[in-house]
Amino acid sequence: MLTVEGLRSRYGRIEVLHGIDLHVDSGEIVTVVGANGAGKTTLLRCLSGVQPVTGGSITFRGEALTPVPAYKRLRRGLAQSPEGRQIFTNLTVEENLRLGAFLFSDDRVEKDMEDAFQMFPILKEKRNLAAGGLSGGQQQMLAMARALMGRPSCLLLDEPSMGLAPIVVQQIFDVVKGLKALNVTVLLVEQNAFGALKIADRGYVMETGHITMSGTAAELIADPRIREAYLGI
Ligand SMILES: Nc1ncnc2c1ncn2[C@@H]1O[C@H](COP(=O)(O)OP(=O)(O)OP(=O)(O)O)[C@@H](O)[C@H]1O
Repeated sequence: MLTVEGLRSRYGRIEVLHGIDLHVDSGEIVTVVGANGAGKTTLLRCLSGVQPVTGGSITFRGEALTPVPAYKRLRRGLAQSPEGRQIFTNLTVEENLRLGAFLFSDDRVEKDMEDAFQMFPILKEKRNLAAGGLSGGQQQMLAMARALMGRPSCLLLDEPSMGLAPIVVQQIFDVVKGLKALNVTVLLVEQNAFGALKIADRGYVMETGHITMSGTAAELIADPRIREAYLGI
């Protein structure tokens, strides 16, 4: 569904992605794990189109994605729940969700909203409250739910566990795992390698702008190098 080949990107004169190769097949949950500063966010920003690509290619559902401007990528089925959530704090929960559905004006929007509330019941309770008053975990749920309102076939998730209590992280990861049943393919970028690998089918390890390891999630969890460097086991 998504293929990245030799992807390069830079900030000014400094290259931070040095030729990334990865793929995500339809229906998979694939994670990219790596330390702070490895380039994971830059990779997702290239995929969503807000960061210029200086080399290589991105193919999504058989079409070259690089020439497609960011605002058209959701229409192609690619949605992002960005790092830092970036919800509209002055708008209500429901208004944020409706913005996620800006492409659609059909009756399904109401059903999509009910589905989102079923996924995250706390959002239903708070639907008429300003999103800025939500806790960090609830804001993360809202960012994911808003991205899903765009009916993506592939969801890009940037560090959904960041700064959240373990119990909330588990809740979020459970929902990500459940997206499989909804036919949403997931590319999950995480510093929380163990949590991410536990729900993923496959994973990649990114270090200073390179992919240094890849394999099934089970292989990576069992690998002594990963256990020592990322899992603290
Ligand atoms: N706007 C920017 N201008 C210049 N350099 C940047 C910018 N954003 C990121 N970088 C640098 O690019 C490299 C990769 O950063 P990136 O944010 O993609 O890593 P990351 O793996 O997502 O880390 P984090 O978990 O902190 O988001 C780092 O060295 C970072 O300092």
